[in-house]
Amino acid sequence: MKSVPVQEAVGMVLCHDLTLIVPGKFKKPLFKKGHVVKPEDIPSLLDIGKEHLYVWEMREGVLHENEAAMRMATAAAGNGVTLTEPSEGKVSLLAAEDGLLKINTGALFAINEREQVMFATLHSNQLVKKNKIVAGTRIIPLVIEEKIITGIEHICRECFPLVEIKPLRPMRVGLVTTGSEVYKGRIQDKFGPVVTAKLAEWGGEVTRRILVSDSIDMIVVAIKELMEEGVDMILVTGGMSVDPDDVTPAGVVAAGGRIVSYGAPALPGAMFMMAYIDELPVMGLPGCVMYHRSSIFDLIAPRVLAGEVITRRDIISLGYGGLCSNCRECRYPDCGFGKGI
Ligand SMILES: Nc1nc2c(c(=O)[nH]1)N[C@H]1C(S)=C(S)[C@@H](COP(=O)(O)OP(=O)(O)OC[C@H]3O[C@@H](n4cnc5c(N)ncnc54)[C@H](O)[C@@H]3O)O[C@H]1N2
Ligand code: MOO
Repeated sequence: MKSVPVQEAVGMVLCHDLTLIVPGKFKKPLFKKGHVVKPEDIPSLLDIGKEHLYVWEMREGVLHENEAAMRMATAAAGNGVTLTEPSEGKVSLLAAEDGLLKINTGALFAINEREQVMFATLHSNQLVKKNKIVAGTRIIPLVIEEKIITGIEHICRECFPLVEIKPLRPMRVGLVTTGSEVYKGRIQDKFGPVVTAKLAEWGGEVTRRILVSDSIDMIVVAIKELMEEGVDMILVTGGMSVDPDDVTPAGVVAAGGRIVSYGAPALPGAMFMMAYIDELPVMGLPGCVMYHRSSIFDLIAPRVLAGEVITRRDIISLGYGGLCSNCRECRYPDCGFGKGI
């Protein structure tokens, strides 16, 4: 920072706001910190009594905050992400469409380990609507050595993309509703409508629903029928816990299911099962998915719809942040539920 006569400040960066006061009318910043002085600014600066200014001199190898932020945001943004113009040194990253937000948290950590820069995001793996601000970045000083930004760009290239919005695929979903009480008509199916409505909100469609009793054989036949119809995902509801009549996991295995995880560190969702029959995702949904506004189903199903293959590690990672607070009014995804490591 140095003090220069205003006439010599053209092309340099203001180090602080310069305020214009018209008594009884207004007080506002005439030029903001970070403004690059232009020739036409000189008369206005002299009008508010500024013959000298504190400025940063721009030189080779040094970037202005706006340019630095733009370069970091551009390097970080993957598919489905747009950028705002820099405003007071900050660039925001926006969802260009509805979809699943993905953040490379390891790369984010590496970026923020560097001095003089910051990059903040929403949590990964949540659904976001078009135009939602999902991240923001800026440098801390007004100007920065270009090599620091080159370093950030390098991290982003190595781990690309840092920020991405994955679109959800309009999957056809087959539903197997287990339970003798539903099968025999003692009670009405309340589970089907819940998952059907959620899937519809995410662009999926339940194309076939099959009611079965608590029978491994019936579950196998139903799953095979759905596979022949060529569904993209199968959900099996109920029968997920410890009663003798809870045979859903055994039924999925008997149908050829490879279990990724039976049990998940999420509440609601402990008795959840993730499995695959070849490439076909099959989820066992415990009772809690039916009666809780948000549950493990909201954490995992959008990722499957986004085309991700769920691993055991994905399930294990849910433990930290996997406890729903059961708020009177559910604000999910704007809460800690599912925002684990
Ligand atoms: N002793 C234990 N009891 C329970 C455990 C446990 O570990 N030990 N786990 C609890 C948890 S957590 C959950 S979640 C539920 C698991 O439920 P299931 O998936 O096994 O569900 P069901 O036993 O089949 O049914 C429970 C309840 O929900 C009703 N139900 C089921 N499907 C439908 C449907 N399609 N429509 C309407 N109602 C349905 C069913 O009639 C039962 O009332 O278990 C806890 N208990
Ligand atoms: O498995 Mo239960 O699925 O937590 O409520």
